[in-house]
Amino acid sequence: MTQAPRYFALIPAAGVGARMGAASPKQYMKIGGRPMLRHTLDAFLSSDLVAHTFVVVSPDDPYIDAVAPSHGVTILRCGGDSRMESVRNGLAVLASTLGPDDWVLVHDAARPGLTADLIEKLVSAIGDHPAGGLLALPIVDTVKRCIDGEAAGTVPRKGLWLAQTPQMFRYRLLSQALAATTDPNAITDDASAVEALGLSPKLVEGHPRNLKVTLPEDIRIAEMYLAVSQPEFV
Ligand SMILES: Nc1ccn([C@@H]2O[C@H](COP(=O)(O)OP(=O)(O)OP(=O)(O)O)[C@@H](O)[C@H]2O)c(=O)n1
Ligand SMILES: C[C@](O)(CO)[C@H](O)COP(=O)(O)O
Repeated sequence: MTQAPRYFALIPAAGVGARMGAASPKQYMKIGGRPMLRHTLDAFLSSDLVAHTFVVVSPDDPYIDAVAPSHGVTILRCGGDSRMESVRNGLAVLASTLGPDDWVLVHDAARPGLTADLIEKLVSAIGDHPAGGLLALPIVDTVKRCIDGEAAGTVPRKGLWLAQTPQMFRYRLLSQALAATTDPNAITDDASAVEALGLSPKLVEGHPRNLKVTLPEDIRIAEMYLAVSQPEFV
């Protein structure tokens, strides 16, 4: 008898938010009155598909205990110097908890606009795809290459997508892909590590509300999306 697939969330939340330039790491900044990371965790807690959520923070993180709910979330204090190392360390800690065929949905703490509907859309579109997949958005603007503040060329946008998260892979594949990565700073998302193995993760159209909060001006945009509880895209 085949077992039903199990889905786990892994949220890297060990960044410092240098581009946000705030006094504390951006994942703890308030958005609509609540810490950004709490919105992110709640998206997974509200999904019936997700068996459990793990959040990776820095070993000396002083904020997480006040933010994570007491049920449904396990805190892993094993964050690394880059996003990739934080994910890799989290996967290593989970080696005896997850099976090789379990699915891991890696999602940035800094994307608080995720919804249970988007999680379901991703999981159902990926199905049993051997290379896993990710939410992403097709580029709609004209793309320029910038050199010294001037347009040095126009890059055809056909076929270009912006990667979002969650990015979901079976535990064994993602672990193998990240173990094979030698330069942690060269890999800015999980899918690139899988692509480097010669595989092609599936792209599933996400939504602008799932933006990554990176710069100060992103806070207001995220607040606007979070004020809309039932988006129109499903
Ligand atoms: N060493 C790191 C760096 C990043 N992240 C996480 O990876 C996600 C995406 O990274 P990004 O938006 O770049 O966050 P920061 O690294 O915090 O931001 P910045 O690059 O501006 O410093 C975030 O949830 C961040 O907390 C992490 O877990 N460990
Ligand atoms: C994974 C990611 O969200 C995909 O867009 C993104 O690459 C992570 O942020 P970073 O600034 O590149 O670390």
